[in-house]
Amino acid sequence: METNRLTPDVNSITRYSTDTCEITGYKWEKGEYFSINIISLHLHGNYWDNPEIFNPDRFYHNSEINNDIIDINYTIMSKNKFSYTIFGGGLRICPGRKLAMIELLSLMTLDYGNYDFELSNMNEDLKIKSTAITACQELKVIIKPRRKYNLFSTGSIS
Ligand code: HEM
Repeated sequence: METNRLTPDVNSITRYSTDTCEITGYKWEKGEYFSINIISLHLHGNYWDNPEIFNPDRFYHNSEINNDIIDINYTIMSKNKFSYTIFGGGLRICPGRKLAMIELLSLMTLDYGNYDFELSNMNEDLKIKSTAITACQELKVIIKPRRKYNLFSTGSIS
């Protein structure tokens, strides 16, 4: 979740006004396009303590998130519930968000629990393309099985 805060896959979402409206004191005509800058929300100093720092613990200390880890868009992890918006919000909120979180949790426990992943070259720039969505074009990694420990024997096994 902290990785998704600092480097969200979706950088901005758009909305279109179907009628005149007022947002934060400004009046808008029908037919305006709005672009919501997710990265700015995720890095806003009003909502996050030390926003530039990678700190996964900021999510651990929130009891609401622990109760309902996959319905993240309805939980408050910062000083404003809408400041964490990886899946959008409102009527058009991502319908795949629960599946996505289950996939991410499965990936972490099954893959990272059994294998160590290392970048093959720590000094190489990441090959990333970023427009409305950020995507990694190529990522070379070295994957090694992790050493397993047998809790019932005195020594370690392979
Ligand atoms: C980490 C993974 C994912 C991220 C970060 C993500 C993010 C988003 C975002 C930001 C939106 C726009 C929401 C808005 O405008 O308020 C969206 C829409 C959507 N997502 Fe996802 N998504 C993910 C995974 C998935 C998966 C796994 C599925 C399907 C199985 C999915 C299906 C959709 C669909 C159909 C929409 C359009 C919804 C609409 O316009 O009504 N997404 N997603």
